[in-house]
Amino acid sequence: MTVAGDLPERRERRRGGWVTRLIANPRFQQWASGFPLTRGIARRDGAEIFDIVQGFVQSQVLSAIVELDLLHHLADGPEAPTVLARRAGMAEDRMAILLQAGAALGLFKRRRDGRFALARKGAAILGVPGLEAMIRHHSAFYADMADPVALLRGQGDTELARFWPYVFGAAAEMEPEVARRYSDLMAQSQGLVAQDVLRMVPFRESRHLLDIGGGSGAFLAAVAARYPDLRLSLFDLPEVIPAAQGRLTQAGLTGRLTLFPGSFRSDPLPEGADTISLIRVLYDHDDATVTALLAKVHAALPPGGRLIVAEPMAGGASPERAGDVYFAFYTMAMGTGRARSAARIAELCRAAGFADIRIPRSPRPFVTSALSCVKNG
Ligand SMILES: CC(C)=CCC/C(C)=C/CC/C(C)=C/C=C/C(C)=C/C=C/C=C(C)/C=C/C=C(C)/C=C/C=C(C)/C=C/CC(C)(C)O
Ligand SMILES: C[S@@+](CC[C@H](N)C(=O)[O-])C[C@H]1O[C@@H](n2cnc3c(N)ncnc32)[C@H](O)[C@@H]1O
Repeated sequence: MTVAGDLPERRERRRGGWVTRLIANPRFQQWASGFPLTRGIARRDGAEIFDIVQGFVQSQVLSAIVELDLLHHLADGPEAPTVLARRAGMAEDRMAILLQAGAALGLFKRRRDGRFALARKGAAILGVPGLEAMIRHHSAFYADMADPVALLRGQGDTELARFWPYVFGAAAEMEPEVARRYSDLMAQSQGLVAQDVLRMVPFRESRHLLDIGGGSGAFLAAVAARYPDLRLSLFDLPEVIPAAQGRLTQAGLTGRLTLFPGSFRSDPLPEGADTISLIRVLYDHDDATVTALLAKVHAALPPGGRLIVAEPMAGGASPERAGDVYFAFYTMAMGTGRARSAARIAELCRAAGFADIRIPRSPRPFVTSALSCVKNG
């Protein structure tokens, strides 16, 4: 049917609409779930939808497992629900439910004798530096996600906004002890980030690397270990510098290193480095702050100097689970930043004067993606 004044896009939407209406029809669903050529798709879709529906229960089961230290207890060997229940101060039948849930999630293995052992994925969690601490701090994120519509509407304060005070320029009021705790959480999770950045970005041609927002220096330490001739500089808020000094001194890097306390909002960036890195920095900030920071980075680099940006990124034209679900809502709850796609970061870098933009394929987008670009010579 053609309707006078009908817009082509409206016609296209209606054409697409019949497929949607068919799939949303319970009678079609019943038929498709039995018909040999469609039942595989229907069942798979059903299971995947259910996984989304119960996602929050899965992560809360994981949270209980971490809170009760079950991964560590089972790392010593298989254990019976009775023993673990007594340890956790709960009824045996409740502990059995938790263990069974952990086994269903592939974290534990249920043995014939009724005891539970750690499965491969449960053991792997123990080996990921900082992952348990990250899971523990999710109590704040979980509280913010309790009313997702209120979060989307920007109503009310969020727990995560209080969790990372440095982002809000509250560093001046931050106790050194508190600053150390945040830096530790970031530093622990830096292990995997550094591994993946080093896989994606070669530093062979760099002579001097300045890591801006470098935290307690975990990234610099990892790069330094791989590139022994590289000079190192780190720029971060004054409260964070003592942690960097401690770590990098312990790593024996003082001879190759300069530490710069300061804020990239108000202070000039140090010059002299031919490579600057921004690791998990941009996604904490809004576009205006990022634009100003990239302009400062551009000014601080010599012609031909290189910028490396690494952080979890959104998928842009191809939506991506870690970037567009977890990190998009995480940064929304923090209130100041956003997860950006590599294409958007590239656009901001181009606007700051950078060229030769490269976006390597990330092996683990949930850990980090990366982008490099060059100041025109
Ligand atoms: C030996 C035999 C018999 C068989 C061997 C079989 C075999 C090859 C097994 C391999 C097992 C193995 C080694 C597995 C390894 C698994 C790994 C490395 C898993 C890693 C998982 C990492 C995860 C889940 C990382 C999660 C990271 C998160 C949640 C990060 C969150 C970061 C946040 C919130 C940052 C916030 C910063 C802010 C505030 C936005 O700036
Ligand atoms: C998410 S952490 C990332 C730390 C480290 N690059 C990493 O990946 O582990 C962000 C870092 O940016 C620093 N930062 C935030 N605002 C800053 C500012 N205005 N000037 C300098 N550093 C800042 C924080 O202190 C923190 O160390």
